[in-house]
Amino acid sequence: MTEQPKISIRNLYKIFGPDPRSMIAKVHGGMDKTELLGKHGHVIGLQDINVDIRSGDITVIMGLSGSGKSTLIRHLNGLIKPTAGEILLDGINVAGLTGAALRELRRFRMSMVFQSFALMPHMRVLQNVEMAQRVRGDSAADAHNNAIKWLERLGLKGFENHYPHQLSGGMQQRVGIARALASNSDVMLMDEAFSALDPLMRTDMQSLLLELQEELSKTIVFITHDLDEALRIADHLVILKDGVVVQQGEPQSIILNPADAYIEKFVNDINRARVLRAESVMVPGIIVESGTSGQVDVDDNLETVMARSQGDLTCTFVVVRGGIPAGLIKMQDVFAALVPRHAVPPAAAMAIKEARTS
Ligand SMILES: Nc1ncnc2c1ncn2[C@@H]1O[C@H](COP(=O)(O)OP(=O)(O)OP(=O)(O)O)[C@@H](O)[C@H]1O
Repeated sequence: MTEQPKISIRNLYKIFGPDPRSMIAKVHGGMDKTELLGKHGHVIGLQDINVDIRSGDITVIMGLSGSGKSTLIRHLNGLIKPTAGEILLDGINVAGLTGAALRELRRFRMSMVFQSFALMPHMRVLQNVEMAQRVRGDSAADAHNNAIKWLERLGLKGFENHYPHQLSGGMQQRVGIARALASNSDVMLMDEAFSALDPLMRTDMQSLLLELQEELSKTIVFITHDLDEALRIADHLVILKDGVVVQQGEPQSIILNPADAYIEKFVNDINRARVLRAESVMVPGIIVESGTSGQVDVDDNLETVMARSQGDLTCTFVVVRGGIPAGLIKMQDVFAALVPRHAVPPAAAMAIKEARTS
């Protein structure tokens, strides 16, 4: 039996304007965003979104400005109601919650980390992190001990009595993450959480998040407009354009099999050698120990595999997971994977295809 998703978004539509429900039929009939706005003065925010968010995964929602990322995340914690469709959290429709049930959802089940950090400026770091627990009525001692634990884990020991403005942006966001983790919510929503940080700090924060996730296996929904960030942290990547999911799946498979020209263009500029892993390119399960050039790990990127080959295009490596053979990788497949699909001239594509099948 497959595990039920933590959050299931089903046929979700959000249309902004005076009479959104009456617009659904027009959108079903094929009217696009521009036409609906021009003819009827309504804006399509989201259109027929279907996404399953698995427990313990980092699900990244990525898209350019105006693609609908904020609108989508706000549906998850009930900040806005759908025009049609549902958001099921452990099988309960979030859109149907009101009053105390909605407050409980926001206090206990969903925490949020914001781009702007959203720390209370007049409160010390410790009080900021204790806040969620105090609001929901936990004892002062419990809230204190828990906040101290998370501040230590986030490398902020010694800064408990500082005010937010006395900390760097990266440190302030670590307080934001400590606050979210201290609330012990089921789901952590991160809205462009690292976008305000300088590039080095941003990479450090991504590493920290991945490290924490190894330990905690939280259900995280992470919004970003940055593809490199999305590819680095996502278990499941959802790409939005004009309120529609253009493609979703495991990031490496999206790079290797872009659904359309839009996604191809999107993934064109990434450093494929650094992003793609041996596991994504290997032929799984076929293990011939003799005649291979050694071993690489499933998580090694193609850059590492190329370095191991020392330029010898005839090399074949056994790909191992935890020391156990999982597949084979040929250098010709490595090179084929480095070339974006549309960038391959037809003759070269044919040559690669023939080489792969020979
Ligand atoms: N309250 C609103 N009224 C009318 N249109 C809205 C409203 N909120 C969002 N929209 C429209 O819905 C679409 C999606 O907007 P949204 O803010 O969700 O995009 P986004 O991907 O989060 O963009 P950004 O990265 O710039 O925040 C846009 O066309 C936007 O103009």
